[in-house]
Amino acid sequence: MIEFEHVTKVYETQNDENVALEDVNLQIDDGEFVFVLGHSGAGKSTFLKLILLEEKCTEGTVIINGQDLTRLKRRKIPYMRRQMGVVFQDFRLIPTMTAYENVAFAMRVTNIPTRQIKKRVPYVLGLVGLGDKMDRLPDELSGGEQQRVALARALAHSPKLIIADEPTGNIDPEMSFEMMELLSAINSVGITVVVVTHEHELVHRFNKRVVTIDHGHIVSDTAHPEVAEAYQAAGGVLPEEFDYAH
Ligand SMILES: Nc1ncnc2c1ncn2[C@@H]1O[C@H](COP(=O)(O)OP(=O)(O)OP(=O)(O)O)[C@@H](O)[C@H]1O
Repeated sequence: MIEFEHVTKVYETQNDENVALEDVNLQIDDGEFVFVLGHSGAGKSTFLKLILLEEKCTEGTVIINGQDLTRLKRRKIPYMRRQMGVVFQDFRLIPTMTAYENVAFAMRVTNIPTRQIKKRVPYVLGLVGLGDKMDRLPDELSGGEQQRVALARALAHSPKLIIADEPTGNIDPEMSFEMMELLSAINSVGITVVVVTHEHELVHRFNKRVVTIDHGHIVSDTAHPEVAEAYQAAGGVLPEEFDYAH
């Protein structure tokens, strides 16, 4: 479970302070599929960075699986991170390694026995439909296929949570739809999925929970994509008849 309690994140720069998130309260239960929607600069990446322990909040608490991240001992950070699988916007594949090696490498650095790696890598690459392209280098794969390698790598450690940051940024709409179907299938076996995006179109095609962030605030949190759409139609200002989450 992911819990944000009165979370504020302020970035201090040389000349000013940027309030990226302000008094955010949110709960994502185990097994949920959640879209986090918002315009550029709304605070989506900051939200993910707090979950991934890449940033610390300025105020409030972030709790993952009962563990308060603000009190987490430094040496426990790698252990926490291993419980989460991340698909980055730019995939972050190693260009000189094949699909197989990219996934195997991520497992090797966490000291997983070779025997287990040899079994697991073909399995996860098969899950994402790349069983026959394991020996290709990233630039011998399409954008959507590279993204699936990134997803296979994220799945390699059997995480309870998959986080996808703007997974549709670098691929065409049909590919992004397929990626969402794949994430949906992964979610259906009980893995929590959080997808950050600014693509209203995509969100509309999947009937999932949508948390909309604007200027560092959660402005809507709903199971119905229509509300998020109304938000967009209103030019980013939620009509009064809609409930504000917090
Ligand atoms: N390291 C940083 N230092 C200072 N300000 C930052 C930093 N990172 C983000 N910000 C600011 O915090 C706010 C939220 O940024 P964030 O990256 O979370 O938005 P986003 O919704 O992910 O945007 P995008 O869709 O463009 O990636 C923005 O005003 C941004 O300029």
